[in-house]
Amino acid sequence: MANYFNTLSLRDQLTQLGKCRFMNSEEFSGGIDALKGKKMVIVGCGAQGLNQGLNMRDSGLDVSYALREGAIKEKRQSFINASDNGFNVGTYEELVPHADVVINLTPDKQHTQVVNAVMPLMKQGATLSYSHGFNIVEEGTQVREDLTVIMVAPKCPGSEVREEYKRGFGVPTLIAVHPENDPQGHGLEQAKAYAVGTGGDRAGVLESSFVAEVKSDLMGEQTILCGLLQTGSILCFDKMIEKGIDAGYASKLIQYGWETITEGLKYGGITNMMDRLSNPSKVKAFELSEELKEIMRPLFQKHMDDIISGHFSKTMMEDWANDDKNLLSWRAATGETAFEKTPAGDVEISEQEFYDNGVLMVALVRAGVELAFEAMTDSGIIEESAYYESLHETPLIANTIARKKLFEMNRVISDTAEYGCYLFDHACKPLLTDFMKKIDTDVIGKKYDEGRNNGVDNAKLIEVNAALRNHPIEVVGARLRASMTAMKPIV
Ligand SMILES: NC(=O)C1=CN([C@@H]2O[C@H](COP(=O)(O)OP(=O)(O)OC[C@H]3O[C@@H](n4cnc5c(N)ncnc54)[C@H](OP(=O)(O)O)[C@@H]3O)[C@@H](O)[C@H]2O)C=CC1
Ligand SMILES: CC(=O)[C@](C)(O)C(=O)O
Ligand SMILES: [Mg+2]
Ligand SMILES: [Mg+2]
Repeated sequence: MANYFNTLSLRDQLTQLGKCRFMNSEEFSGGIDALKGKKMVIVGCGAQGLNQGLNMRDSGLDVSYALREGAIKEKRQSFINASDNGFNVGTYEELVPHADVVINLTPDKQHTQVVNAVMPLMKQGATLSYSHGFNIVEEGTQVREDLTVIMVAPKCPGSEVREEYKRGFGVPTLIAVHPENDPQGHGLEQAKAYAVGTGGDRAGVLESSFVAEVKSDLMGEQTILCGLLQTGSILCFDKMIEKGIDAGYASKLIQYGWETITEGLKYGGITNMMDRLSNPSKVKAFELSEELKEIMRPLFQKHMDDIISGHFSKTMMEDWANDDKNLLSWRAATGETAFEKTPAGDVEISEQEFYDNGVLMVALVRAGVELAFEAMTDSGIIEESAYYESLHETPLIANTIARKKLFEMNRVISDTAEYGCYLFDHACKPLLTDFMKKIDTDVIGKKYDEGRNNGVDNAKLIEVNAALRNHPIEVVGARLRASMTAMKPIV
C-alpha cells in the first residue's frame, strides 16, 4: 500500500489540504434522518468508541458493537464498556453483514488488520466510517468500490465527547467523504447525520478532507497539544526543584497550572490568557515567548514537513512493526521523570496564583499555540482547522494532565498522538537547554512582580498588546468562539 497523499498531484494535494468549510447550522436541519433506522455497528469500544456510541444512542440511532472474539470471551474492558451500558455486542461475523454503517474506532495501528477482516463481511453499498484519516491517507488503504467511506472526527479526547454532550452541547468535529469512495453520493448526508448524533453539530462542524484532517491532527498532537505540554511540565518542574522550590508546590503548580491558564485561552484566546497577568508579567511573558518562538520554530517546521512528506508515519509504522519498541521505552522513561513521581502537595494555590507564578508556562502556551497554527497555515491548512488543532484543543488536553499527570494524558490520547508526543519532547528538551539556564524562579514558581517596580512602559505595552491581538489566530478564534456561544442557547 502506498501513502495516498503522496500519490496525488501537487494540485490535488493542495486542494485536499485546503479543504475546509465551516458549516452553518441550517445544514443540519435534517438531524439524524439520513441514518435513522440504519444499523450502526461500531468496531472497538475504547475512548472514542464507547463515548460516540452513547451519544448516538441518546440521539436516537441504532448502535451495537462488533468486538474481536478474544475481547468477548475474556470479557475484556471493551466488552464490559459495551455490555454494562446495555449495548448489543457480537462478533464481526454476527454483526458486520447486517450493518449499514461500520464505524472503525480501533487504534490506528490496528486499522489495516481490522479493515481487512471487516471489509469482506460488509454488505454491498454499506458505509465504512473513521474518526481519523491515518489508514486511508498514510497507509493508502483501498476500500471496495461499492462502499462509501466517511470520516467524523471529534476534535478532542473521547471522554470530553461524552461530557460535552451530557451538558447539552458537543465538540467541534471535522467531517469528510473520501473522494475515491462515494459511489451513491450520500456520504456527506450520512456524515452530517452522524455529527448530529454525536452532538458535534452544536459546537461547529468543518467540512474537510481525510488529508486535511490527518495532517493537521498529527501536527497539533505532536507539538502544542501533547508534546510541548510534556516538555514544559518536565522542564518547569526540574527548574523549580533546582532552585529550591518545595517539590509538592512545584508538582501542583504544573499539574493543575496548564488546566487553569488554558481555561483563559478557552474563553478569550491568547489575548485573554495574557491579560490575566499583570502588565509587567505580561511584557515578560511576551518576551520569553518571542524567544521561545525563535528557538522552537525550526522544530515545529520539521514536524510539519515530516508529517506532510510521510516521513513521520513511515517511521512510526516501522516502530509498529518492531513491537512498539520506541513507544514502550519512551512511555517507561516518561513514568520515571521527577515530575511524574512527585505527588502534588497539599497546598492551596488560587486561580490567579497559577498565572502569577507560572509566567513561563503562559509563555510556553502562547509560543506553542502560535507556532503550531503558523506551521499548519503555512502548509495550506485552513485557519479554522488550524485553530481547532492548536488553541481550541489545548485546554481539553490540559484537563487530562490535571487528572493524573502525563500518564493520564498519554493514556487517553491515541497511540499515534502518544508516539508523536514523545518524539517532539525528546527533540525539544535539548533545544531549550540554553534558554532554561537563564530561567529563574521569578518566572516559574514565584510571583514575577515581587520586589519589582510595578511600572511598565506605555509604548512597550501598546506594542505587546497589538502583537498579541493582531495575530491571525486571534482573529479567526474570536469568530469561531462567537459562533459557538451563539449556538449554545439553541440547545
Ligand atoms: N483517543 C482519542 O481521544 C481520539 C481518538 N481518535 C481516533 O479514534 C480512533 C480510535 O482511537 P481510540 O479511541 O484512542 O482507541 P482505543 O485505544 O481507546 O480503543 C481501543 C478499542 O479497539 C479495540 N481493539 C484494539 N485492537 C484491536 C484489534 N486488533 N482488532 C479489533 N479491535 C481492537 C479494543 O478492544 P480489545 O478489548 O479487543 O483490545 C478497544 O475496544 C483512532 O482512529 C483515533 O485516531 C480521534 C480523536 C481523539
Ligand atoms: C485527543 C485527540 O484529538 C488526539 C490528540 O488527536 C488523539 O488522541 O489522537
Ligand atoms: Mg485530534
Ligand atoms: Mg489524533
